[in-house]
Amino acid sequence: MVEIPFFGGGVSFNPTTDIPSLAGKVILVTGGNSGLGKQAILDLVKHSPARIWLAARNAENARNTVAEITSRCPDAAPLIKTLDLDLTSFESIKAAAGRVVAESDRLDILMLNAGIMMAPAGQTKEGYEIQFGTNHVGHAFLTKLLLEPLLLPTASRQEDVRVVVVSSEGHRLPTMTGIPYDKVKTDMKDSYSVTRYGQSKLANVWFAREMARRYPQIKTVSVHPGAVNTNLATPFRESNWFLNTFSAPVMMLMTPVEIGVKNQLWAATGQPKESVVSGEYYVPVGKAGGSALSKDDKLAAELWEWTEKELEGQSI
Ligand SMILES: NC(=O)c1ccc[n+]([C@@H]2O[C@H](COP(=O)([O-])OP(=O)(O)OC[C@H]3O[C@@H](n4cnc5c(N)ncnc54)[C@H](O)[C@@H]3O)[C@@H](O)[C@H]2O)c1
Repeated sequence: MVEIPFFGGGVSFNPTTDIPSLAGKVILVTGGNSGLGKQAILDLVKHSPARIWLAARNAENARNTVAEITSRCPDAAPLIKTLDLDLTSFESIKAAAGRVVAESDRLDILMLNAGIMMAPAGQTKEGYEIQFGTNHVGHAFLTKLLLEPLLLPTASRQEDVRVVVVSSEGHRLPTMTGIPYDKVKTDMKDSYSVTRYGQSKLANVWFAREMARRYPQIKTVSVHPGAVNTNLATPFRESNWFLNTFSAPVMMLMTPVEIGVKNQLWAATGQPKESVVSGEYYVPVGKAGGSALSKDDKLAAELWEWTEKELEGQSI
Protein backbone atom coordinates (compact mmCIF):
# COMPACT_ATOMS: atom_id res chain seq x y z
CA MET A 1 0.00 0.00 0.00
CA VAL A 2 1.28 3.48 -0.81
CA GLU A 3 1.49 5.61 2.28
CA ILE A 4 1.66 9.36 1.81
CA PRO A 5 5.03 10.83 2.78
CA PHE A 6 5.12 13.94 4.94
CA PHE A 7 7.50 16.76 4.56
CA GLY A 8 8.05 19.66 6.91
CA GLY A 9 6.32 20.61 10.13
CA GLY A 10 6.12 18.46 13.18
CA VAL A 11 8.62 18.25 16.00
CA SER A 12 12.17 17.05 16.21
CA PHE A 13 12.43 13.95 18.38
CA ASN A 14 15.56 11.94 19.09
CA PRO A 15 14.86 8.85 21.22
CA THR A 16 18.41 8.88 22.56
CA THR A 17 18.10 12.32 24.09
CA ASP A 18 14.39 13.09 24.24
CA ILE A 19 12.84 10.11 26.03
CA PRO A 20 12.58 11.27 29.64
CA SER A 21 13.28 9.03 32.60
CA LEU A 22 10.66 6.30 32.77
CA ALA A 23 12.18 4.56 35.78
CA GLY A 24 9.54 2.78 37.84
CA LYS A 25 6.93 2.98 35.09
CA VAL A 26 5.20 -0.01 33.49
CA ILE A 27 4.75 -0.21 29.72
CA LEU A 28 2.91 -2.74 27.56
CA VAL A 29 3.62 -2.98 23.82
CA THR A 30 1.54 -5.25 21.60
CA GLY A 31 3.28 -6.75 18.59
CA GLY A 32 6.54 -6.38 20.49
CA ASN A 33 8.38 -9.12 18.67
CA SER A 34 8.94 -7.42 15.33
CA GLY A 35 9.05 -4.19 13.37
CA LEU A 36 7.93 -1.03 15.13
CA GLY A 37 6.96 -2.74 18.40
CA LYS A 38 10.35 -4.35 18.83
CA GLN A 39 12.15 -1.12 17.95
CA ALA A 40 9.98 0.83 20.41
CA ILE A 41 10.96 -1.57 23.20
CA LEU A 42 14.63 -1.35 22.25
CA ASP A 43 14.58 2.44 22.46
CA LEU A 44 12.58 2.46 25.67
CA VAL A 45 14.87 0.06 27.54
CA LYS A 46 18.08 1.47 26.08
CA HIS A 47 17.43 5.10 26.83
CA SER A 48 15.17 5.09 29.83
CA PRO A 49 14.66 1.90 31.82
CA ALA A 50 11.08 0.95 32.57
CA ARG A 51 9.39 -2.37 33.25
CA ILE A 52 8.08 -3.61 29.93
CA TRP A 53 5.56 -6.22 28.84
CA LEU A 54 6.48 -7.48 25.38
CA ALA A 55 3.19 -8.91 24.12
CA ALA A 56 3.34 -11.31 21.17
CA ARG A 57 1.29 -14.15 19.79
CA ASN A 58 4.20 -16.54 19.38
CA ALA A 59 5.96 -17.32 22.68
CA GLU A 60 9.13 -18.62 21.06
CA ASN A 61 9.49 -15.53 18.85
CA ALA A 62 8.92 -13.38 21.90
CA ARG A 63 11.66 -15.16 23.85
CA ASN A 64 14.04 -14.83 20.90
CA THR A 65 13.26 -11.14 20.64
CA VAL A 66 13.94 -10.62 24.34
CA ALA A 67 17.23 -12.49 23.95
CA GLU A 68 18.15 -10.21 21.04
CA ILE A 69 17.18 -7.05 22.94
CA THR A 70 19.05 -8.08 26.06
CA SER A 71 22.14 -9.01 24.06
CA ARG A 72 22.16 -5.45 22.70
CA CYS A 73 21.20 -3.97 26.05
CA PRO A 74 22.19 -6.32 28.92
CA ASP A 75 20.81 -4.04 31.65
CA ALA A 76 17.33 -4.62 30.22
CA ALA A 77 17.22 -8.30 31.16
CA PRO A 78 15.38 -7.91 34.48
CA LEU A 79 13.03 -5.31 33.04
CA ILE A 80 11.33 -7.18 30.18
CA LYS A 81 8.67 -9.86 30.47
CA THR A 82 7.06 -11.64 27.57
CA LEU A 83 3.29 -11.87 27.44
CA ASP A 84 1.37 -14.36 25.30
CA LEU A 85 -1.28 -12.42 23.44
CA ASP A 86 -3.25 -13.43 20.38
CA LEU A 87 -5.55 -10.58 19.47
CA THR A 88 -7.73 -12.89 17.39
CA SER A 89 -8.89 -14.75 20.50
CA PHE A 90 -10.90 -13.36 23.43
CA GLU A 91 -9.64 -16.24 25.55
CA SER A 92 -6.03 -15.24 24.90
CA ILE A 93 -6.74 -11.55 25.50
CA LYS A 94 -8.43 -12.37 28.83
CA ALA A 95 -5.51 -14.54 29.93
CA ALA A 96 -2.98 -11.86 28.96
CA ALA A 97 -4.87 -9.06 30.72
CA GLY A 98 -5.38 -11.29 33.77
CA ARG A 99 -1.65 -11.88 34.03
CA VAL A 100 -0.77 -8.20 33.63
CA VAL A 101 -3.30 -7.21 36.29
CA ALA A 102 -2.04 -9.91 38.67
CA GLU A 103 1.62 -9.01 38.23
CA SER A 104 1.56 -5.20 37.85
CA ASP A 105 0.73 -2.45 40.30
CA ARG A 106 0.44 0.21 37.60
CA LEU A 107 0.31 0.75 33.84
CA ASP A 108 1.73 3.99 32.47
CA ILE A 109 1.99 3.41 28.73
CA LEU A 110 -0.17 1.10 26.66
CA MET A 111 1.12 0.95 23.09
CA LEU A 112 -1.48 -0.73 20.88
CA ASN A 113 0.93 -1.43 18.06
CA ALA A 114 0.24 -4.95 16.73
CA GLY A 115 -1.41 -5.13 13.38
CA ILE A 116 -1.96 -7.04 10.17
CA MET A 117 -2.48 -5.76 6.66
CA MET A 118 -3.97 -7.69 3.77
CA ALA A 119 -3.19 -10.97 5.47
CA PRO A 120 -4.88 -14.06 4.09
CA ALA A 121 -8.66 -13.71 4.38
CA GLY A 122 -10.17 -15.04 7.55
CA GLN A 123 -12.04 -14.48 10.78
CA THR A 124 -11.02 -14.21 14.40
CA LYS A 125 -12.14 -16.86 16.89
CA GLU A 126 -15.19 -14.75 17.70
CA GLY A 127 -15.99 -14.35 13.99
CA TYR A 128 -14.80 -10.84 13.18
CA GLU A 129 -13.17 -10.14 9.83
CA ILE A 130 -9.50 -10.79 10.59
CA GLN A 131 -8.04 -7.30 10.00
CA PHE A 132 -10.84 -5.47 11.82
CA GLY A 133 -10.93 -8.11 14.56
CA THR A 134 -7.17 -8.00 15.19
CA ASN A 135 -6.43 -4.33 14.71
CA HIS A 136 -9.53 -2.88 16.39
CA VAL A 137 -11.68 -5.36 18.33
CA GLY A 138 -8.76 -7.21 19.97
CA HIS A 139 -7.06 -3.99 21.07
CA ALA A 140 -10.34 -2.48 22.28
CA PHE A 141 -10.97 -5.58 24.40
CA LEU A 142 -7.46 -5.55 25.86
CA THR A 143 -7.86 -1.86 26.75
CA LYS A 144 -11.25 -2.49 28.37
CA LEU A 145 -9.75 -5.20 30.58
CA LEU A 146 -6.80 -3.03 31.65
CA LEU A 147 -8.73 0.20 32.13
CA GLU A 148 -10.40 -0.18 35.55
CA PRO A 149 -7.74 -2.30 37.27
CA LEU A 150 -4.62 -0.46 36.04
CA LEU A 151 -4.88 2.55 33.72
CA LEU A 152 -7.43 4.55 35.72
CA PRO A 153 -5.87 3.86 39.16
CA THR A 154 -2.43 4.85 37.80
CA ALA A 155 -3.89 8.06 36.35
CA SER A 156 -5.68 8.81 39.63
CA ARG A 157 -2.24 9.10 41.28
CA GLN A 158 -1.56 12.14 39.03
CA GLU A 159 0.70 10.04 36.82
CA ASP A 160 1.18 10.72 33.11
CA VAL A 161 -0.73 7.77 31.64
CA ARG A 162 -0.77 7.40 27.85
CA VAL A 163 -2.45 5.07 25.38
CA VAL A 164 -0.94 5.16 21.89
CA VAL A 165 -2.85 3.46 19.09
CA VAL A 166 -0.73 2.78 16.02
CA SER A 167 -3.05 3.54 13.14
CA SER A 168 -2.15 4.42 9.55
CA GLU A 169 -2.80 6.89 6.76
CA GLY A 170 -4.73 3.89 5.45
CA HIS A 171 -7.54 5.21 7.69
CA ARG A 172 -8.33 7.54 4.78
CA LEU A 173 -9.41 4.67 2.52
CA PRO A 174 -12.99 4.29 3.76
CA THR A 175 -14.35 7.61 2.53
CA MET A 176 -18.12 7.69 2.27
CA THR A 177 -18.70 4.22 3.58
CA GLY A 178 -17.05 4.41 7.01
CA ILE A 179 -17.30 1.06 8.77
CA PRO A 180 -20.04 -1.36 7.66
CA TYR A 181 -20.80 -2.86 11.09
CA ASP A 182 -23.34 -5.25 9.60
CA LYS A 183 -20.56 -6.85 7.53
CA VAL A 184 -17.68 -7.20 10.00
CA LYS A 185 -18.95 -10.58 11.18
CA THR A 186 -20.90 -11.82 8.20
CA ASP A 187 -19.33 -10.83 4.90
CA MET A 188 -15.78 -12.17 4.42
CA LYS A 189 -15.48 -12.03 0.64
CA ASP A 190 -12.97 -9.14 0.66
CA SER A 191 -11.41 -9.99 4.02
CA TYR A 192 -7.85 -9.70 2.64
CA SER A 193 -8.50 -6.28 1.08
CA VAL A 194 -6.89 -2.94 1.71
CA THR A 195 -10.38 -1.51 2.28
CA ARG A 196 -10.81 -3.75 5.32
CA TYR A 197 -7.39 -2.65 6.54
CA GLY A 198 -8.50 0.96 6.10
CA GLN A 199 -11.65 0.31 8.11
CA SER A 200 -9.63 -1.18 10.96
CA LYS A 201 -7.27 1.81 10.93
CA LEU A 202 -10.16 4.30 10.87
CA ALA A 203 -11.51 2.41 13.89
CA ASN A 204 -8.11 2.92 15.59
CA VAL A 205 -8.38 6.70 15.14
CA TRP A 206 -12.02 6.86 16.26
CA PHE A 207 -11.30 4.62 19.25
CA ALA A 208 -8.48 6.91 20.43
CA ARG A 209 -10.60 10.01 19.86
CA GLU A 210 -13.56 8.71 21.83
CA MET A 211 -11.42 7.21 24.60
CA ALA A 212 -9.77 10.62 25.02
CA ARG A 213 -13.21 12.23 25.40
CA ARG A 214 -14.47 9.65 27.88
CA TYR A 215 -11.30 9.41 29.96
CA PRO A 216 -9.63 12.83 30.02
CA GLN A 217 -7.33 11.70 32.84
CA ILE A 218 -5.58 9.42 30.30
CA LYS A 219 -3.82 10.82 27.23
CA THR A 220 -4.98 8.73 24.28
CA VAL A 221 -3.75 9.41 20.76
CA SER A 222 -3.41 7.62 17.44
CA VAL A 223 -0.39 7.81 15.16
CA HIS A 224 0.80 6.97 11.69
CA PRO A 225 4.43 5.76 11.64
CA GLY A 226 5.21 6.53 7.99
CA ALA A 227 5.92 4.01 5.25
CA VAL A 228 8.28 1.83 7.24
CA ASN A 229 10.36 -1.16 6.17
CA THR A 230 8.86 -3.93 8.37
CA ASN A 231 7.16 -7.28 7.93
CA LEU A 232 3.69 -5.74 7.70
CA ALA A 233 3.20 -6.31 3.99
CA THR A 234 4.98 -9.68 3.88
CA PRO A 235 1.84 -11.89 3.73
CA PHE A 236 0.41 -9.77 0.92
CA ARG A 237 3.71 -9.68 -0.95
CA GLU A 238 4.17 -13.41 -0.64
CA SER A 239 0.72 -14.02 -2.10
CA ASN A 240 1.68 -12.29 -5.34
CA TRP A 241 4.67 -13.45 -7.46
CA PHE A 242 5.04 -10.06 -9.14
CA LEU A 243 5.27 -8.16 -5.85
CA ASN A 244 7.45 -10.85 -4.38
CA THR A 245 9.91 -10.51 -7.24
CA PHE A 246 10.01 -6.76 -7.62
CA SER A 247 9.31 -5.29 -4.18
CA ALA A 248 12.87 -5.49 -2.79
CA PRO A 249 14.03 -2.13 -4.25
CA VAL A 250 10.80 -0.47 -3.07
CA MET A 251 11.32 -1.84 0.44
CA MET A 252 14.79 -0.33 0.46
CA LEU A 253 13.31 3.09 -0.23
CA MET A 254 11.01 2.84 2.77
CA THR A 255 11.73 4.49 6.11
CA PRO A 256 14.05 2.43 8.33
CA VAL A 257 12.33 1.18 11.45
CA GLU A 258 14.67 3.19 13.71
CA ILE A 259 13.19 6.36 12.18
CA GLY A 260 9.64 5.05 11.69
CA VAL A 261 9.28 4.33 15.40
CA LYS A 262 9.80 7.95 16.40
CA ASN A 263 6.18 9.09 16.13
CA GLN A 264 4.82 6.46 18.51
CA LEU A 265 7.73 6.99 20.93
CA TRP A 266 7.10 10.73 20.87
CA ALA A 267 3.38 10.16 21.48
CA ALA A 268 4.15 7.83 24.39
CA THR A 269 6.87 9.89 26.07
CA GLY A 270 7.21 13.32 24.41
CA GLN A 271 7.70 16.34 26.63
CA PRO A 272 6.36 18.73 27.65
CA LYS A 273 3.40 16.45 28.06
CA GLU A 274 0.99 19.22 26.91
CA SER A 275 2.58 19.00 23.45
CA VAL A 276 0.84 15.66 22.95
CA VAL A 277 -2.87 16.47 22.75
CA SER A 278 -5.29 13.75 23.80
CA GLY A 279 -7.64 12.59 21.04
CA GLU A 280 -5.38 13.77 18.20
CA TYR A 281 -4.05 11.71 15.31
CA TYR A 282 -0.41 12.42 14.49
CA VAL A 283 1.74 11.91 11.40
CA PRO A 284 5.54 11.84 11.79
CA VAL A 285 6.59 13.38 14.01
CA GLY A 286 4.05 15.05 16.23
CA LYS A 287 2.15 16.69 13.40
CA ALA A 288 -1.65 16.67 13.86
CA GLY A 289 -3.46 15.25 10.86
CA GLY A 290 -6.25 12.87 9.91
CA SER A 291 -9.12 12.73 7.43
CA ALA A 292 -12.29 14.75 7.95
CA LEU A 293 -14.17 11.49 8.56
CA SER A 294 -11.71 10.47 11.30
CA LYS A 295 -12.55 13.70 13.18
CA ASP A 296 -16.29 13.02 13.24
CA ASP A 297 -17.09 12.80 16.96
CA LYS A 298 -20.52 11.32 16.35
CA LEU A 299 -19.06 8.44 14.34
CA ALA A 300 -16.27 7.95 16.90
CA ALA A 301 -18.90 7.64 19.65
CA GLU A 302 -20.90 5.25 17.46
CA LEU A 303 -17.83 2.98 17.07
CA TRP A 304 -17.27 3.03 20.84
CA GLU A 305 -20.91 2.12 21.54
CA TRP A 306 -20.89 -0.66 18.92
CA THR A 307 -17.65 -2.05 20.40
CA GLU A 308 -19.00 -1.84 23.96
CA LYS A 309 -22.04 -3.86 22.91
CA GLU A 310 -19.85 -6.48 21.25
CA LEU A 311 -17.76 -6.82 24.43
CA GLU A 312 -20.72 -6.74 26.81
CA GLY A 313 -20.44 -9.28 29.61
CA GLN A 314 -16.80 -10.09 28.79
CA SER A 315 -14.32 -9.81 31.64
CA ILE A 316 -11.08 -11.33 32.89
N1 LIG B 1 5.12 -0.52 8.40
C1 LIG B 1 4.39 0.47 7.91
O1 LIG B 1 4.70 1.06 6.88
C2 LIG B 1 3.14 0.89 8.63
C3 LIG B 1 2.40 1.96 8.09
C4 LIG B 1 1.26 2.36 8.75
C5 LIG B 1 0.86 1.73 9.90
N2 LIG B 1 1.58 0.68 10.39
C6 LIG B 1 1.11 0.01 11.61
O2 LIG B 1 2.19 -0.22 12.48
C7 LIG B 1 1.87 -1.29 13.35
C8 LIG B 1 3.08 -2.20 13.51
O3 LIG B 1 3.32 -2.86 12.29
P1 LIG B 1 4.78 -3.13 11.70
O4 LIG B 1 4.92 -2.26 10.53
O5 LIG B 1 5.78 -3.08 12.77
O6 LIG B 1 4.59 -4.60 11.13
P2 LIG B 1 5.12 -6.02 11.67
O7 LIG B 1 4.42 -7.03 10.85
O8 LIG B 1 6.59 -6.03 11.72
O9 LIG B 1 4.58 -6.04 13.16
C9 LIG B 1 3.23 -6.34 13.47
C10 LIG B 1 3.18 -7.04 14.79
O10 LIG B 1 1.82 -7.36 15.10
C11 LIG B 1 1.79 -8.69 15.60
N3 LIG B 1 0.48 -9.32 15.42
C12 LIG B 1 -0.15 -9.59 14.26
N4 LIG B 1 -1.29 -10.27 14.51
C13 LIG B 1 -1.37 -10.43 15.85
C14 LIG B 1 -2.30 -11.07 16.70
N5 LIG B 1 -3.36 -11.73 16.23
N6 LIG B 1 -2.07 -11.03 18.03
C15 LIG B 1 -0.99 -10.40 18.53
N7 LIG B 1 -0.06 -9.81 17.77
C16 LIG B 1 -0.26 -9.82 16.44
C17 LIG B 1 2.87 -9.42 14.81
O11 LIG B 1 3.25 -10.63 15.44
C18 LIG B 1 3.96 -8.37 14.79
O12 LIG B 1 4.72 -8.44 15.98
C19 LIG B 1 0.64 -1.97 12.76
O13 LIG B 1 -0.48 -1.62 13.53
C20 LIG B 1 0.53 -1.36 11.37
O14 LIG B 1 -0.78 -1.31 10.91
C21 LIG B 1 2.73 0.25 9.78
